[in-house]
Amino acid sequence: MEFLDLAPIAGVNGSVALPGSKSISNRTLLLAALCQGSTRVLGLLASDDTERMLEALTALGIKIEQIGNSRDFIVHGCGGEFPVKQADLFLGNAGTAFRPLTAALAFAGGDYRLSGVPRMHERPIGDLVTGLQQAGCNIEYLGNEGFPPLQIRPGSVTSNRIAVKGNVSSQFLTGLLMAIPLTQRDMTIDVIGELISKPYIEITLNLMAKFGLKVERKSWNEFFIPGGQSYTSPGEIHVEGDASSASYFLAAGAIGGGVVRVEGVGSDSIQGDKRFADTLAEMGAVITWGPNWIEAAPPASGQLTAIDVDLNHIPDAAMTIAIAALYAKGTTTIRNIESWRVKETDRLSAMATELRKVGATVVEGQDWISVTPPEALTANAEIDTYDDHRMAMCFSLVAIKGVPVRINDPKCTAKTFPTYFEELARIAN
Ligand SMILES: O=C(O)C1=C[C@@H](OP(=O)(O)O)[C@@H](O)[C@H](O)C1
Ligand SMILES: C=C(OP(=O)(O)O)C(=O)O
Repeated sequence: MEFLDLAPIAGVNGSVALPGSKSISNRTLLLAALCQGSTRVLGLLASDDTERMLEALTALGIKIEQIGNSRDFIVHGCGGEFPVKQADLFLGNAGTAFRPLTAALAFAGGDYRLSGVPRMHERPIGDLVTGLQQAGCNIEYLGNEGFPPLQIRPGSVTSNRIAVKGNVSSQFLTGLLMAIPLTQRDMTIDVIGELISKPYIEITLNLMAKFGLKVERKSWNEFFIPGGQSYTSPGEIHVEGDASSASYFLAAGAIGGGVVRVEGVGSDSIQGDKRFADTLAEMGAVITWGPNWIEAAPPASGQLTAIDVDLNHIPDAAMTIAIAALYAKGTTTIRNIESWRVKETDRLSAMATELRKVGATVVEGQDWISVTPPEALTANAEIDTYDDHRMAMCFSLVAIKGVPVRINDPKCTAKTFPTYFEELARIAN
């Protein structure tokens, strides 16, 4: 097993130009592929998840040109009809590729097989598939019922209503919203139960609007998409920096004794994870906002304060709060995060196990975790990362304030942030 030994970081200072947002990159690629006309996508994230989406769209017959060696691309849209009607797509562990493509291909009138890494085959998709099947789509499970891999065949949509459960992943609703215009029908989506991770739906609606699509959100449980609409190219889309990736550097600023600025995400961002900065501020960090940047510095008192907080709206950046808790006075409790159990790994269990290795007292519930820091963090803990990029990035922060730590399989950050450790080194001193 490869590992990375992080030497103690005495302090942090400086500025990080964030890589593009994963959520915006993969949505934009799909919408640009489906629309009429060509779209210049600027600042696309370079990562495993975006590579899987690029490969899949290319296999579906979409022409995508990279401009030189830049992260700017021209996507030639297919006007709502994928040219290739038969394909076998490998989507890795990219939820933002797997769920939306399942919905789009269910309406595409072709034969498609969708698979991923073994963990993707343990991540639920049943609520989305059931919704699509009830609407007339033809989808079969090739392994365990409720999970990928999937076989999609031509179906015929006969209904004007589609129901989807909202409490396991918001990506099911995102997939439906983006795909339904392909049916050309008036469609109401009923979201059954509480919808989690709501800000990701706002990203979806925002980007659909940029591609000319009208959606009426009647409530978080009912959406209406008028029929007869098609996506039109906005000409150019600039991908913002990734707000979840920003969380590690902002946390570093809040605990590390200097000022850290992230560039690419600020008060103008459409990403819900920008609100991570508000949570850090509640813990006492000094946060300064610009339209396109955020800065974090430690509290005037020198120490963060524990909080008891519902972080359902920022499930990814919430992991970074569990690490910030190591530097806070008191017990921090993070609530309403059951979705952690069905992501890259069971993040509640993984987080609890690894936090204990650095000396924290941790209590884990079905949908919450509480973290009480030790007097002093344990040096030289060997952190397992469970093929979860966020576990690796989170635990790198243990090195701040002088505690050496070993990160096993550091390259797993490639899912969303292949150059993470280089960027961390640039602000460390
Ligand atoms: O739609 C998106 O871009 C995402 C939604 C969230 O998933 P859930 O809705 O499953 O919580 C988040 O965890 C994921 O990293 C990205
Ligand atoms: C949950 C995540 O990814 P995915 O898009 O695969 O759901 C994540 O990036 O933390």
